[in-house]
Amino acid sequence: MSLPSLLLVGCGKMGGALWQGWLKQGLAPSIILDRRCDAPPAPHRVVRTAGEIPGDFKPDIIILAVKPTGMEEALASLRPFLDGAIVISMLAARTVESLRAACGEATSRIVRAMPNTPAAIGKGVTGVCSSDLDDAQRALCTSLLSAVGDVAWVDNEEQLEALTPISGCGPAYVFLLAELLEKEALRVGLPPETARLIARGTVSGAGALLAASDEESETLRKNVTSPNGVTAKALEVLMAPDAWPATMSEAIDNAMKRAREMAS
Ligand SMILES: NC(=O)C1=CN([C@@H]2O[C@H](COP(=O)(O)OP(=O)(O)OC[C@H]3O[C@@H](n4cnc5c(N)ncnc54)[C@H](O)[C@@H]3O)[C@@H](O)[C@H]2O)C=CC1
Ligand SMILES: O=C(O)[C@@H]1CCC=N1
Repeated sequence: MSLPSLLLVGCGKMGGALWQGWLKQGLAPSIILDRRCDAPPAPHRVVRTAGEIPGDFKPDIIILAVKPTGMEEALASLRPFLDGAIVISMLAARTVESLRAACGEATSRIVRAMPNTPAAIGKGVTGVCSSDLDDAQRALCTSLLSAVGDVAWVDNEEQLEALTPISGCGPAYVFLLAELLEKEALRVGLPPETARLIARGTVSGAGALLAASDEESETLRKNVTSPNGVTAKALEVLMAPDAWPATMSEAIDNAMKRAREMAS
């Protein structure tokens, strides 16, 4: 797929992950706009202010990946480029209504997406919704986002907000698990290099098995858990009703509460 006119606005942790993933697929944004991006210049052009974007540049798609608090300022600076463009916002807690307001009079089509950082290696999951697109535009967005992983179109913003603490934030929970396993490996006396190797290898190996398997995650868990064996004793603690099942729900609710605060 060629992407003749893609403008990536914000090339930090998330925008940078998308950019890396796209580059690996041979997709180059035409222009990256970031105040402090250290991305190497070729094959795209890197600019630090919207004023440096050539006036005749007509982006088909603008990927917005600045912090949610930077939305108004970023879109205000992009006014000359918004007309007719599809604006895909990766911002948490910024509604279509607020995005449209920040676009002013421009005839942009607004898409809300929630990617995650495994996009950097083509293993992302992106939730996406829009009521502004025709079939061809929707297919264009799908092909762009599916270049960096799986894409899940959802019906409305409520569903996008519901998936944010699961998939947008989710990699953090998995990395926390790797951190905690490594700490435990150290605590039980393993040397640091071994602790790191076995913790990371376990999390990434389990993830790879999950990705490669048609089995339910519950089945894969049960496959590890010999009746009355060692794993069962660990899961007795982790799966107690007030342990992971409860704290995961509490964590997701807390994240959603924060998203609502940020949106208001
Ligand atoms: N980090 C993550 O895992 C995820 C982040 N997001 C969303 O992605 C967005 C970006 O988050 P991060 O990448 O973590 O933040 P970040 O702070 O790493 O990146 C933001 C980038 O935007 C640039 N920037 C900000 N305002 C600008 C402007 N007016 N003009 C040019 N460049 C500007 C900054 O220099 C920075 O490099 C947020 O809205 C967040 O909600 C969504 C899903 C996952
Ligand atoms: O923590 C955040 O607000 C963003 C949204 C999803 C992942 N990072």
